[in-house]
Amino acid sequence: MTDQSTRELLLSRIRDVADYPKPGVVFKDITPLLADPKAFTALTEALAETCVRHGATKIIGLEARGFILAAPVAVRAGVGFIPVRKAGKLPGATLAQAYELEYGTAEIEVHAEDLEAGDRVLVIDDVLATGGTAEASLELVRRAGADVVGVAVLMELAFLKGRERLEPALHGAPLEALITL
Ligand SMILES: O=P(O)(O)OC[C@H]1O[C@H](OP(=O)(O)OP(=O)(O)O)[C@H](O)[C@@H]1O
Ligand SMILES: Nc1ncnc2[nH]cnc12
Repeated sequence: MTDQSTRELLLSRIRDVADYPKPGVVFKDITPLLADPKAFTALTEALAETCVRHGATKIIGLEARGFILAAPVAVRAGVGFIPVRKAGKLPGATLAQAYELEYGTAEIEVHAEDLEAGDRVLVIDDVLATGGTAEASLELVRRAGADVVGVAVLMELAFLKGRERLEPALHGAPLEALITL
């Protein structure tokens, strides 16, 4: 589990940007964290520990910021990395799911052949805001016949109630946030 000093280090490297990408939104910018090797390594280690603890066999990363976190975690944990991309970017046969987020609407896709029954999937992303992206990713995993062992995020924006929205789609699997704001 992540200790308080690690959480404080991670939090200290997240920058608030007011009114981005539109008025009223406080954007949580993780680029300072990524640029600090101590913080990025601590984050990767914490998420890899989550992966191992839940016995995940595959990690899904959500484009684009989720990729940055999920890929090194998959390498560290020794499991496969599956990209879930914004619609229109994957060349093979896909499963697609539309969703709404804090500042717009979107559609995500996964290669259908990347997931199968028996897979134990951990979904990783940087931010849980309204929960729409994570909810759509869980739909994709289940439609592919795989099992969800959890959702792990760097930060949860609790005031947007993403946890409540995600709850039914989790089917009892845990949602773990290193930082709750
Ligand atoms: O809980 P939600 O309301 O769905 O919001 C969270 C999602 O929003 C952000 O991604 P975004 O779609 O902005 O794309 P990006 O990673 O390409 O910047 C973030 O990285 C999460 O994936
Ligand atoms: N406020 C926010 N900051 C960063 N990423 C986000 N994704 C959705 N809402 C966000």
